[in-house]
Amino acid sequence: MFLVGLTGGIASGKSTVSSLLRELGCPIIDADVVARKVVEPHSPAYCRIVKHFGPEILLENGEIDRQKLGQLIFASEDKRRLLNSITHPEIHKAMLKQIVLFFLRGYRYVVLDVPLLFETRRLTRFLNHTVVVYCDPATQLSRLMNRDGLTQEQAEQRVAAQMPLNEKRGLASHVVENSGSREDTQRQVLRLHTKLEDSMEFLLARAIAIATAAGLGGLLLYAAKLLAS
Ligand SMILES: CC(C)(COP(=O)(O)OP(=O)(O)OC[C@H]1O[C@@H](n2cnc3c(N)ncnc32)[C@H](O)[C@@H]1O)[C@@H](O)C(=O)NCCC(=O)NCCS
Ligand SMILES: Nc1ncnc2c1ncn2[C@@H]1O[C@H](COP(=O)(O)OP(=O)(O)OP(=O)(O)O)[C@@H](O)[C@H]1O
Repeated sequence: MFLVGLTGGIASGKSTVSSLLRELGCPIIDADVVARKVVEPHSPAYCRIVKHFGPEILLENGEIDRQKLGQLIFASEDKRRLLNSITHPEIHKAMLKQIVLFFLRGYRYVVLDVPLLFETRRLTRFLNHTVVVYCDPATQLSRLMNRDGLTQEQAEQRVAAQMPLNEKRGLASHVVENSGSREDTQRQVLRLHTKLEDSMEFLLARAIAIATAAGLGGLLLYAAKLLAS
């Protein structure tokens, strides 16, 4: 199995692209969804967030007030680092479990939709392809303001909390240009999907897995013979 990293900037269109890929049958692991799951009430990350940010970060029903936490962490780099240090190890662990499940189900590849892929760098060495969903800065800002009901200042603050999108574009092996129409993006996603489907990298990964298993099997057999003699 091989891994494909899908990333971009805030509101650049990652979810739009990953939904299109999912409709085409691609297995997707969405880090934003995982990030919500790992902070559910009474999980280890939840308890640490309440410890460090105080009970005032909770809604009446005991869940984390995501809007309030967002306002705090996008306004302060220290608070953002603190939240990342609590959540990221849990997010990566949960994603790894999902990758293993897809592997066991026989998938040839999995797409990891991770907004902070290049910022954290933890996953990049395991990826065979990286896809950046790009849109120009003015479009990104206006889509972000419209979708989340933010002022220009708030939206700029959120964009500034991530690596510049232009820089991410330079690090990618594939770029989806999403400044234009949805139809234009859909056409690019279809081409990307064909490339992934035609890729033979899973064969190499499978050969390495078989060789490793065979090597281990041989080693175990040799050890058993030694013990028996
Ligand atoms: C700050 C939180 C509470 C805001 O929650 P909310 O539901 O409003 O937004 P959501 O989770 O859908 O995130 C929206 C987008 O914000 C951006 N974003 C989220 N967290 C961060 C961060 N720590 N640094 C920079 N950008 C971020 C991403 O582009 C993401 O796609 C939440 O995003 C969070 O817990 N973030 C920390 C975990 C994290 O890093 N998640 C990103 C996936 S690795
Ligand atoms: N090509 C497009 N034309 C018009 N609107 C678009 C296009 N692509 C995305 N949008 C809209 O822009 C907004 C941001 O897109 P989307 O939610 O896919 O971004 P994202 O990168 O997943 O965001 P986040 O980082 O916050 O998770 C959404 O409201 C979406 O409907």
